[in-house]
Amino acid sequence: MGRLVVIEGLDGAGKRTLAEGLATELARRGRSTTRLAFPRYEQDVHAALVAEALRGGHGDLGDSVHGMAVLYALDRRGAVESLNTALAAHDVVLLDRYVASNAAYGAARLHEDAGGSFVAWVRGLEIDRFGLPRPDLHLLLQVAPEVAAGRAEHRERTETDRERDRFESDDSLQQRCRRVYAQLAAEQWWSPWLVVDGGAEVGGLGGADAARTDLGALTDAVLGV
Ligand SMILES: Nc1ncnc2c1ncn2[C@@H]1O[C@H](COP(=O)(O)OP(=O)(O)OP(=O)(O)O)[C@@H](O)[C@H]1O
Ligand SMILES: Cc1cn([C@H]2C[C@H](O)[C@@H](COP(=O)(O)O)O2)c(=O)[nH]c1=O
Repeated sequence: MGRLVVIEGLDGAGKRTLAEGLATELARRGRSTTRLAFPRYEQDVHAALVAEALRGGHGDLGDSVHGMAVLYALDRRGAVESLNTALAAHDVVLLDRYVASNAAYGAARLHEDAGGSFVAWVRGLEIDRFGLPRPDLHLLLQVAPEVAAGRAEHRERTETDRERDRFESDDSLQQRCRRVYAQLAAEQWWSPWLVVDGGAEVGGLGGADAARTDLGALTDAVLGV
């Protein structure tokens, strides 16, 4: 059985970039890896509805914290079989966002903390009821919200179809979300968490010796060695 490893963090924190770096390092070590990102916008109708609601579609759907969270959760529920198949076939299944995103963003939207009723509700829905596979490790890519916002802006400028949505443009939400993520990590919510400093510039992930060492240590953690 492969290891299920989740990368979590704010919008624009650099999760996809870290996933690419880890996948490259895992391949260099001869480990088979597959990657998946939630929401699965191109594959699941619930995720497509999420994307539309985040851009103002479907009336007041985007205003409903629980309504949006159910859509994110149904997208993941539809992925359970393929996740289990991937875990049987690969050494590492690397996820860009998972259940903890729902917990962190929903709690932040409701101005709750990780000990509040929203996070407990997400656990009841996705873990107890939908039976989503438990991660072996969460990596929390921690960056200051201003840094994440700057990176999201950079991505908006340099990539097509990456305009920031209503969550990404909400600085105060991102601040609260960072706090809830830190609390989830501190209590090792659902499974082990490792906090990764994502503040270093990207040149590092690809080139500098020091950063390569960090990526090496992170890859060890991903593999559980
Ligand atoms: N360490 C870094 N230093 C500088 N720029 C970075 C770094 N990591 C990522 N970036 C850049 O920041 C932007 C956002 O990165 P990325 O897409 O990896 O973030 P993300 O967390 O996956 O975003 P989202 O959650 O919104 O999909 C991209 O333009 C990327 O090239
Ligand atoms: C998976 C998931 C995501 N969210 C939030 C986090 C982001 O602000 C948006 C979209 O995600 P993306 O990585 O920018 O594509 O949705 C959430 O609230 N709940 C979730 O389960």
